[in-house]
Amino acid sequence: MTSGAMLPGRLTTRPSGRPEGAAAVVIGGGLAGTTAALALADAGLRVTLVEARPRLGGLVFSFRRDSAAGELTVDNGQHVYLRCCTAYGTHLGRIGADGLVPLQDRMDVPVLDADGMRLGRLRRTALPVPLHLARSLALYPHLSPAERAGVVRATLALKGLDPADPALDGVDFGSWLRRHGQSPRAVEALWDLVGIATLNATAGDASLGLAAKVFKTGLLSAPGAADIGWSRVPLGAVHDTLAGTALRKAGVRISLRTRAGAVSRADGSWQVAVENGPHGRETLTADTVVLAVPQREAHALLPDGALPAKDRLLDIGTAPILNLHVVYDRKVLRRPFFAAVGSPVQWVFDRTDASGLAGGGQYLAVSQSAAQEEIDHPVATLRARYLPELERLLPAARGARIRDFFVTRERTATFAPAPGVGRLRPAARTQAPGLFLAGAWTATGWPATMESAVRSGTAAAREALTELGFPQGQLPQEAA
Ligand SMILES: Cc1cc2nc3c(=O)[nH]c(=O)nc-3n(C[C@H](O)[C@H](O)[C@H](O)COP(=O)(O)OP(=O)(O)OC[C@H]3O[C@@H](n4cnc5c(N)ncnc54)[C@H](O)[C@@H]3O)c2cc1C
Repeated sequence: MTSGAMLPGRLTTRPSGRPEGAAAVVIGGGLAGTTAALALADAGLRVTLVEARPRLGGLVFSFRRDSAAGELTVDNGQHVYLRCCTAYGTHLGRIGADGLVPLQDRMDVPVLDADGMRLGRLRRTALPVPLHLARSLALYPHLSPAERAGVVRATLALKGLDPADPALDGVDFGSWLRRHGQSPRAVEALWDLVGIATLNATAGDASLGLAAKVFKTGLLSAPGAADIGWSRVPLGAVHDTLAGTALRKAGVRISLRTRAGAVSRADGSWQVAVENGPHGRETLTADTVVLAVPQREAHALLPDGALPAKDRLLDIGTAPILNLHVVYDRKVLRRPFFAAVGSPVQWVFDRTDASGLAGGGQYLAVSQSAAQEEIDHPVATLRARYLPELERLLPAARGARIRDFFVTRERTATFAPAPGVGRLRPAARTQAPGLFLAGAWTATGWPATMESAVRSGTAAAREALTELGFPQGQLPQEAA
């Protein structure tokens, strides 16, 4: 079926000078798109959100699995955030998810060394920065006293860096750490422990600018900045169900299973050609379009001339994340999560309650970032490698029966935070009036996180509303 323009896209101007009745189409229902759509609808625009998949949330989603262990609700991958992710925190409040994704009272990360079976804690105190970590570092058993002193010196050097300095973008973090006296052990047991999970790259593969952003913001901006939060319910309950409810309440028309195929300009409006299986094709007309899709899709949809060097988007690489899901017949882990060193295992989370596991036992999700080497390994190979590792780390797992083992693979989980990526990331505003970009991969200054996605959605909405003539005071607030 082909229908004509659905949205008249007529602008009228109030005596206040604020236009109302403008129509916006947001393409992509991930966190960037849902944030942008909410902000535009809150400002009074008539918003249509089109999403190719049958659900909202993009890379943050859950699915049902009928398994040997019964029916489970599974997240595609463990997602955590930090207290310094203020935009994401605000977004959770806006969609009514307060309390479902709580933060620790105080950062406390158990770090288990598989070789010596020693438990360390990265735990902050209430002291001001940087003393809040001093005690924890002084007692951290996975580094020698000399390595700990070296970490302090490197941290002070990091403090002096400006993450937005373009010169840092071209340098890799690993070389910088080496130049600042960090041993391979210090890189493994501290810098990469945090960096791989937040950047989705090892230090050697990460831009110094992005690494400086992560470590300065997380560890040096405020004592509580690195307090960790994660969802106690399935991700889909937050970023699909609750986000959908908030969008509908705000008046957003949501079109799921609807793929945008082309964006073009005609008769002073934007035309978005969309295809929705059973309903066929239609063309949406809008004053404002936000492309909140991954960089490759954005490249395909952007009309010529909208970006000065559109092909540079194709140079932004991607990086995979692998999650191994293990259901034991008994409780093998007492803590909600831990990180490991001296083992291929990176971070392990207890997902028992959120998954709805019935019949006893415990469900652990093993989250493996920067998983280029293993992302395509067969399940049997991963099982043979990781189950013994978990037994090494968790003595209680040694006699346990495995009720279920499965794998989720996200091959393009994030953009690759490689040196030089900063100059490839475009801002929200394009050269085409009324056409804006959003997505974790755009120029937010943050690595590919939920925080970056939400910030990008807000930035795109701010730019769009500014262009439509909304006064500064009525724009969505940027996060601090
Ligand atoms: C396994 C995994 C673990 C992660 N862990 C963390 C973590 O712990 N903490 C953290 O902060 N971040 C984490 N991330 C990263 C985070 O999930 C992403 O950075 C963020 O969700 C990206 O949001 P987005 O809206 O920019 O993009 P996406 O989520 O990719 O959304 C883009 C949407 O556009 C849709 N789309 C594409 N093309 C079209 C089209 N032509 N028409 C219509 N719709 C289209 C897609 O279907 C998709 O829904 C993780 C990611 C993965 C995969």
